[in-house]
Amino acid sequence: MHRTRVIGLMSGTSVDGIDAALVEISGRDWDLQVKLLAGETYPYPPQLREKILEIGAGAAVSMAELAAIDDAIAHNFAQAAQNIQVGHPPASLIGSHGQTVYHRPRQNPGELGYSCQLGRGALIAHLTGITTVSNFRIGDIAAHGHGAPLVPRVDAYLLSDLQEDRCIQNIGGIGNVTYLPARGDDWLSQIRGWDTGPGNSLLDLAVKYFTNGTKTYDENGAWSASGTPCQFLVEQWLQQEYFHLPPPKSTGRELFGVHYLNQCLEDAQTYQLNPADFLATITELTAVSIVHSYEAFLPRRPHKVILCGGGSRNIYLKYRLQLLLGKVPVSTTDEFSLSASFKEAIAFAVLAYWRNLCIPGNLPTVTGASQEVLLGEIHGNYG
Ligand SMILES: Nc1ncnc2c1ncn2[C@@H]1O[C@H](COP(=O)(O)OP(=O)(O)OP(=O)(O)O)[C@@H](O)[C@H]1O
Ligand SMILES: CC(=O)N[C@H]1[C@@H]2OC[C@@H](O2)[C@@H](O)[C@@H]1O[C@H](C)C(=O)O
Repeated sequence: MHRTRVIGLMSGTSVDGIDAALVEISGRDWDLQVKLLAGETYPYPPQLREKILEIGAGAAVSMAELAAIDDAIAHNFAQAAQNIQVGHPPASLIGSHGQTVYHRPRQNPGELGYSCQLGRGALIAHLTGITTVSNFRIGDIAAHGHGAPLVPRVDAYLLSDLQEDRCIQNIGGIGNVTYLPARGDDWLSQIRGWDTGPGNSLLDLAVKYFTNGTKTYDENGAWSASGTPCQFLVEQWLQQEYFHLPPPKSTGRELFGVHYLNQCLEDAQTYQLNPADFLATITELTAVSIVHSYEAFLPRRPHKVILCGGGSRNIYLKYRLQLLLGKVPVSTTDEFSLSASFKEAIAFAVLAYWRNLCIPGNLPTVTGASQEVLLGEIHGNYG
């Protein structure tokens, strides 16, 4: 069987670094097979990371500065692509998600949303000499979709089951779920997916705040685990309009970012929480918002919840999720032969591979698009 070596590159809303996955892909849909040859996270240079976070939080930049940042990101992505191939035969294709710096989902079905990913594919192709597919979200947005989440169609072919209904829950900066009913008739149209709300974005910001920037996340959730969640606050925060919106829906740091955290810190003053209690409460918001959204928007409880993304390594968050889900077992995609840390990067490799084969990448029932479309712009290498 013909196998294509593809590199998937992804930096998500946590802005923690570039996830690179070198994969071998074969097949099209039911026969789709993906083998991870190498996976690595390459941290951004700290100054570039701060700049990205500033822009994402609404800082003003000139067009000249924006162009320079766009290219700096592309340089880092290209370097990640070069590094991940060392010791392996070269790849023939790159799928680069880029770095999201702004996401404004459509408010009404008649409008077009806006989503901006920096790290232009043309420069990645030029620097690596490898054809690069980038700007994946624009095609779905043009078809009146949210442009996110896009991973569900890949989840469908790699993680669905004949008997079980499964939720694949990514916990990155933002959380997003893919609901995969057991495979049957008209199955693709029954898949659902949406952004559940904050993943680690608020927790990371809170850790940064309490440590004066010396730490960027709560490793294994150890600090949060030493506190007690304040359920009154969680109840209060759950009133937020986003949690009650029916899918299709998507969100980003524009909502669950610095301003949101500042409001949470202000609300917490009433309860005089110490840092550990505050972190436990923020973690609880992530866990409860995920489980509430299943209860509100899924046709039935899944048989399994399978985690991926950096948050799947937060032991305390996983424990709280398991507690809330009761008998529904919580595991990670690692246990299903798909790396929990690199699943998103792998997914963008698959989306690039599909683009090359003219196979649509979006799921209209997830993004709200009017139709299936080809995702991504192809940038050749012109020497
Ligand atoms: N060992 C760990 N313990 C606790 N949290 C962790 C651990 N490792 C990673 N994380 C969390 O995962 C985050 C990174 O996750 P990931 O790379 O999946 O996010 P992302 O891809 O940037 O976001 P998104 O999926 O929203 O685009 C870190 O910012 C951190 O909060
Ligand atoms: C605009 C944007 O970058 N959205 C990301 C983000 O990170 C998680 C969640 O919000 C998800 O909808 C999406 O990413 C994944 C990779 C997706 O498109 O499936």
